[in-house]
Amino acid sequence: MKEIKIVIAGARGRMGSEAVKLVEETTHFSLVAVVDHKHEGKSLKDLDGFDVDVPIYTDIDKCFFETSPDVLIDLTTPEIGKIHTKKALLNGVRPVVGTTGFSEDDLAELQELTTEKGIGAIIAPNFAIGAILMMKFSQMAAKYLQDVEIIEQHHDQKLDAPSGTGLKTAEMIAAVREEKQQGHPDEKEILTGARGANYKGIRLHSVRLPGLIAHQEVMFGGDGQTLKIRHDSYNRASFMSGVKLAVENVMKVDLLVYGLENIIE
Ligand SMILES: NC(=O)C1=CN([C@@H]2O[C@H](COP(=O)(O)OP(=O)(O)OC[C@H]3O[C@@H](n4cnc5c(N)ncnc54)[C@H](OP(=O)(O)O)[C@@H]3O)[C@@H](O)[C@H]2O)C=CC1
Ligand SMILES: O=C(O)C1=N[C@H](C(=O)O)C[C@H](O)C1
Repeated sequence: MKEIKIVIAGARGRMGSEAVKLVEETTHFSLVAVVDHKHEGKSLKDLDGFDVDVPIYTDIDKCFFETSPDVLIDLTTPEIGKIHTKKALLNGVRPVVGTTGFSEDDLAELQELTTEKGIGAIIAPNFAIGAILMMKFSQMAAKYLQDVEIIEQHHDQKLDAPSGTGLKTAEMIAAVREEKQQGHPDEKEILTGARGANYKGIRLHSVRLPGLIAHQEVMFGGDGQTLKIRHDSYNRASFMSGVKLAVENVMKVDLLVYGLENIIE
């Protein structure tokens, strides 16, 4: 298989450090640099917990110019992830973006830029295969049970709410069901937010607690019955087979793919 040259942004983070291991363990992947907002000019091996000798750049344009990567893996923050994705496309580098917290407008803008540049990009709100199946099964169930609420649960260091997965699940369900108001037509929130966020009538509830990693339950209700579709990630390794799949596939497409469900059979 042809070697794929990779830059990782956010390599010191919870996801980024797993991605460094993945790239190092994969024979046809080669880590050429990392992008950070500190440690300019150092090597990654100078930092605690890493033994990989690649340069750290704080200037992403300079990084792309000097290392000519094929792919950027971005695992940073919503604001930075969006900037990095744009810069990757402008530099002819294919982005694989796990960073969540992008708005519909952000996605539309990135879609337009990808089409203009004619290179592949993948934005995957969740890389775990089980989570992709949870979303697909939920979309299937929504054809038969239209009343649904999403309860996503994450660690308390998460910046965005609802989670990218929660939002993507709501989008996938909304694509197959008639928009409807759920609950009693006259219901009143005594405390603001009690009924959760509202995406086209689908309620989304975000739990943030220490001890959690990434969990989601999609709960459907019908006459005298409920259906619960649940996924749990117990560690960040759970996401890495999806990152590998995304890197391999981003080399084969020339458009923006939003969600790994679009590239798994
Ligand atoms: N798609 C998926 O399957 C998954 C997606 N995620 C998403 O991935 C993202 C990262 O999550 P997680 O690893 O938990 O977060 P972390 O906070 O652990 O990691 C983010 C990293 O990005 C670094 N960073 C901040 N600003 C910059 C910058 N300007 N340039 C380069 N690096 C920067 C941070 O550095 P510092 O700490 O110094 O600020 C940190 O090392 C989140 O958006 C999360 O929602 C998470 C899990 C799975
Ligand atoms: O921040 C996280 O941890 C996660 N973020 C993604 C999301 O927002 O859906 C994916 C996963 O749930 C873990």
